[in-house]
Amino acid sequence: MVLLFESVTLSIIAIFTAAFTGVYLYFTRNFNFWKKRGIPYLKPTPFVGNLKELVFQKIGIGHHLQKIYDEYKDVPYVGLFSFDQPSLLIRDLELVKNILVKDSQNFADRVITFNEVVDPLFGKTMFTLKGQRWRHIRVNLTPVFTSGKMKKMFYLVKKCAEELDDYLDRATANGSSVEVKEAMARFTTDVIASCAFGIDSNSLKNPDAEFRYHLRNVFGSSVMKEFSILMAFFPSSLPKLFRPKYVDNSTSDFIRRTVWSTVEYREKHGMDRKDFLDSMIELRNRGKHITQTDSPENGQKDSPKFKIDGDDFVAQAFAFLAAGFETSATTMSFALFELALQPRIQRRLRTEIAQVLRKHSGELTYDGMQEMSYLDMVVSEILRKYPVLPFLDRKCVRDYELPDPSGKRTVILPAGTGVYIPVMAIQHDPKYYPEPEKFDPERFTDEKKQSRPNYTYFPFGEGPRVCIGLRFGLMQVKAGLIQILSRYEVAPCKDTPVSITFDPRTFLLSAIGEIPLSFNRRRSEDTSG
Ligand code: HEM
Repeated sequence: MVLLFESVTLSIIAIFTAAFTGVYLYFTRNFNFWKKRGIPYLKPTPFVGNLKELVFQKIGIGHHLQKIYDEYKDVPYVGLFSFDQPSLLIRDLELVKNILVKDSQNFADRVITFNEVVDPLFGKTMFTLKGQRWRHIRVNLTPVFTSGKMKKMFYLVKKCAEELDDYLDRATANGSSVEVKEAMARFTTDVIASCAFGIDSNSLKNPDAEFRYHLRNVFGSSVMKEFSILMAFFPSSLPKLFRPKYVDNSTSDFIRRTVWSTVEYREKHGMDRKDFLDSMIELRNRGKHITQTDSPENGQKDSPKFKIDGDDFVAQAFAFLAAGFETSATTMSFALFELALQPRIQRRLRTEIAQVLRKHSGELTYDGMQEMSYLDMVVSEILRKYPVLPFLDRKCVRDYELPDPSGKRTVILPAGTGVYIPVMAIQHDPKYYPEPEKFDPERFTDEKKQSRPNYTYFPFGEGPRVCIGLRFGLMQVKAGLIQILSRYEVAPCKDTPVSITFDPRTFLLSAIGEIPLSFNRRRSEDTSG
């Protein structure tokens, strides 16, 4: 009996040892990849590669890549392991340019992958789509974002900015401070809901508005959500076992319902709001007569015919929401925080705003906003210091020859390898930006901009996959700041943090905790700045 027990125990141990050894060997099978090619690389840890601190959510992706960038000075690129897969961090600016722009056809896709069946909305957004499908959506939606279209939509943004004013009036009525993260999130929720979904989401008026609730659901941070994002940006062999999902079913259903009921209403009542949804409906209608066999997904590579419907349609409205609401809200919160700490800069900005508004009969107009050059410098410096998406990712889609600094070898980056561009690190490199932690809009005078090397500033990315909503993002950020600063002086209050501590769990830059600030209403006759 004892012998039988011992032999069963030994068999179990042997099976476990063999299974563990098999898994270990599988997960470490690529670990000689960079060594064999003579490329400097980070020593990986079995199972997690070089992502241990990310897996344990000790640091955010942008800061993790920044640490590696700072450690490996004087090399053009550094080999990494995303779990078991080789990937590359780019340091050299010429190579950054080649990957993002000059040789972008070799790096046409992002690494980030969400399975369309598991997560239909995130999986079909322009942000995650690949190859021809991305290209067709991008080409056809680009005209939706021209400056002419922005100008036409400006009245909607302005209306939300005026509602922000009412919100701040109520919030400060008894002398309370304002939590700017929440206030800015409500403002951009209302703007995007209005422009991309054609609805009045009422987030500024009602904290429990359904739209705001679902957005909190999508973008609220949780251990599983952030792990999903990590797995999507740094795919290993694992996603086949673990398939990341970011948007839950109830939120997907809410987004679908909202989009289709608005489309139906507009088609019935023939409305013309000149917003994103109008432009998208026009595209959908133009493509309705195209049969399935005509559609580009079925082989017609550069066909001008474009069919968009169903979840492909909803996903793009969702993309504007997903990519446009938090990025802009965070940028505005960081801007108000820095301006509160730097009253001199705030005063100068307010003077410019007052002068331009006076010139335009006190009206906030799209053209007037474009005249505010100091505002542009302030926002540029905010996005330099706080690039909301602090890294860019690209997938090498065909074998690519990397420059070899020694000139002795040919180094081929195989198709399928992920490459990462550490935006946060480059925008904080003292070689390009002395005293990088200092908030200094003077870095963005025309003269200073021209004196810096190219590819040292890309908060909206670069190349064919540059942010499609750049103009819209800047429009809502600037309109909101103008509305606030023309009426209020912002200042630190007793609970304002002395500096921003970044949330290590979120892939977009985000402050941990609240950012409360004092908002002191200026006398209406005082327009001197
Ligand atoms: C301050 C605001 C914003 C910032 C900082 C920002 C930043 C970025 C960045 C860094 C990228 C990646 C670019 C690359 O990989 O080269 C991106 C992509 C994208 N952004 Fe923005 N964004 C902002 C606002 C918006 C808005 C308002 C919208 C839509 C209304 C939007 C829609 C998109 C989309 C759809 C993509 C994917 C484009 C593609 O892959 O073709 N973004 N954004």
